[in-house]
Amino acid sequence: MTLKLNINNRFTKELPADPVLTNTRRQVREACFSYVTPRTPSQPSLVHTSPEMLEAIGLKGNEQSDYFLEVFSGAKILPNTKPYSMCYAGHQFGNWAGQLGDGRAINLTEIAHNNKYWTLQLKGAGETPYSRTADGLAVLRSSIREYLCSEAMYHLGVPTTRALSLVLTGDMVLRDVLYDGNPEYEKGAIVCRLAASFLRFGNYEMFAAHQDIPTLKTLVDYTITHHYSYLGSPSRDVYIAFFKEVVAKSMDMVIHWQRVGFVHGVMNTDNMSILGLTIDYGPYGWLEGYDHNWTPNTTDNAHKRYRYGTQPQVVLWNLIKLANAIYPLIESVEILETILNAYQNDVEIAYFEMMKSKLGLIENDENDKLLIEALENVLQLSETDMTIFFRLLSQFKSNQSLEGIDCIKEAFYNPDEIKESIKKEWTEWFLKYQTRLKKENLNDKERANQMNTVNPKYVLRNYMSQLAIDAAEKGDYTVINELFDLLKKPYDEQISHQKWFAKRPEWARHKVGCSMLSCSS
Ligand SMILES: Nc1ncnc2c1ncn2[C@@H]1O[C@H](COP(=O)(O)OP(=O)(O)OP(=O)(O)O)[C@@H](O)[C@H]1O
Ligand SMILES: [Mg+2]
Repeated sequence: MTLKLNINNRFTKELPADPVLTNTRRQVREACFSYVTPRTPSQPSLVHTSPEMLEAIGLKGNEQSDYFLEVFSGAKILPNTKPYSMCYAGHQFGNWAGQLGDGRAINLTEIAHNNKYWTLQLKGAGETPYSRTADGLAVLRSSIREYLCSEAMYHLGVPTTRALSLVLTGDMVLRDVLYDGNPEYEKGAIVCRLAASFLRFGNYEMFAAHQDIPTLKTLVDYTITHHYSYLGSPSRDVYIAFFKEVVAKSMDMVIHWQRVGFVHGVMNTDNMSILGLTIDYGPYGWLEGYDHNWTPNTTDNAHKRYRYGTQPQVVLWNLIKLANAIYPLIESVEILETILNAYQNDVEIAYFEMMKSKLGLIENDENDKLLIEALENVLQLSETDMTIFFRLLSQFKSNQSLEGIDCIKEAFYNPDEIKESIKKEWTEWFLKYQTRLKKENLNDKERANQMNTVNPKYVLRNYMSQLAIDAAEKGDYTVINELFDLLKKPYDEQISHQKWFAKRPEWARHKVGCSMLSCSS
């Protein structure tokens, strides 16, 4: 038995390898990766596979075979491949953290299919030279969250790494979920992720930190040649264009996050993809009540560095670190600063345009900025569900005599407690919105249709993942199946799934995994 994959290992062929072959923790120099063999799982079993991703790499129909399970649980290595972990560094929570690297990610191989390249990467497949003090493993709970969310994000139109498969290893993994000294054994699992590349800002920072300019150049040239070839052959001008492209892609990604209410939770530079993909679904969360200050990550609770409202600014902070890293190839502070300054302005415009689209506004009006700011303000006066609010807003009739607040009141978590002063603010806002809509050319129905392509009806609310996890822990994968299918069409009405178009239930308000997530995964 074999899997028909069109192997093409560009990364390992063209970039320098760590000459040490033993699987021991170490500092690695002048190399982009280390060869490493996945750990043998004791009793692997398949939980789920993504039909689209099977199709994307030409493996449709193979997913039930033993060999498929063996390969994607790390038990067997594909012929003509040599798995490896990547070497990267990074800034974590604002501080330089030195070498990090794939401590629990192992790339199986790169393949080409239908004119696309994919790197196949196992997350949770055992120790690597970069595991530092940790075990190289991942638990079922965090793997379900990564698996479901990467596919859900893709279908929402957000650039992201993808997921092919989710397997149980049959091994138990010790985790202290709350970091309170009460560790427990949990089921171990592995997600196979796919992306054209898993390179992160931290890969470039690594060589800059070591002042290893030749390897930095080799890596940047490689990135341009294979992932930004449309910019031309590497040269100083192309390095500048490359940086501009990374800035544009990162901005596009974060504006999508703001649009759908996704909070990444741990936007360290080692979690920033050089391709502008959402990467590392760890302590992420979805806004329920619209709140610029919300972060799902309990580890970040004190400073809320990675809260919803600051994500676009954190991307800029991370881009500054990338600029520093590739500076030796460009040697002009001025050029890099000009690009970074432009981001400030461009991200504001992009955010504004995105918010306009959420309101169904196509024409221009000088007061649009004020209208949006006023909405952001009133949305935060009482707990108001972001997804439900924007979806219901599309039902607002521009000539309606009813109070606008009636059309969105289902979005309030405590409708009976909306004070008169808040009601008044809503009434004022809706009057302005109604007046503004008169400037639009679309009728109510057309506007609703347009808004419903921008404002999803279904997102992977934190408690939904938790329900899938609770069932899966008992061996019941039906909720995973259901959510996976639901989230393939997040903008469709899907009346039969209406129960998921609902506010977070009260029981989930303070439950671990639903409102609070730690990095323990
Ligand atoms: N259980 C673990 N064993 C070994 N290394 C780990 C483990 N968990 C995290 N790390 C490493 O710690 C660093 C920061 O972890 P972070 O939580 O950002 O990443 P991650 O969730 O492991 O993976 P990724 O970014 O690949 O999705 C990375 O170098 C990561 O590989
Ligand atoms: Mg990470």
